[in-house]
Amino acid sequence: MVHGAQDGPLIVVAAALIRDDRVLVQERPAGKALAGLWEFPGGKVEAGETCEAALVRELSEELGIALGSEALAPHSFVTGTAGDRPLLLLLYVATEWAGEAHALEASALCWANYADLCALPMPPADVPLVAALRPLLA
Ligand SMILES: Nc1nc2c([nH]c(=O)n2[C@H]2C[C@H](O)[C@@H](COP(=O)(O)OP(=O)(O)OP(=O)(O)O)O2)c(=O)[nH]1
Repeated sequence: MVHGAQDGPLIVVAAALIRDDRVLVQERPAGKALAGLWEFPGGKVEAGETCEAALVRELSEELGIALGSEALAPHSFVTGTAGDRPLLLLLYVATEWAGEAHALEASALCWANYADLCALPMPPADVPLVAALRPLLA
C-alpha cells in the first residue's frame, strides 16, 4: 500500500483470547512479513472501520470465532515500526466467544501459558504486551 508523510501510524488491533489461564497465539504463515513468528490474532484497521469492528472481523477471518465488540476489553498497547512505518498496536482481552478457534490463516495455533509465551519467537513489538499479560496467565 502507498502511504505518505501525512499518514499517521499503522493501527493494528490484536486479541489476547484467554481460556483456562492460557492465551491463544498463532504462527504467521510463510510468505507474510515476519513469517514464522508467533503473534496475537488480529490485523490492520481498515479505512472507516472502528478498532473493535476490525478486530471482530479479523478474529472471524483468522480463527472462525464470533464475538461482539462488548466482549473486547482494552488491555494494553505498544508502539513500534512495521517495515518503514510507525506502528500502534492495541491489545484487547476477551474471555468469551462463540465457536472453536481454528488456524484458518496461520500455520499453527498454540494455547500458551506464560512460560510458553516467553519461549516462542514473537515480533519485537510484542515483548511489552507479553509482560502485561503475566497476571492473567498460568
Ligand atoms: N496481528 C498482529 N500483528 C502484529 C503483532 N505484532 C506485530 O508486530 N504485528 C505487526 C505485524 C504486521 O506488521 C502488522 C499486522 O499486519 P498483518 O499483515 O498481519 O495484518 P492483516 O491481517 O490486516 O494482513 P493483510 O490483510 O494486510 O495481509 O502488525 C501481533 O501480535 N499481532
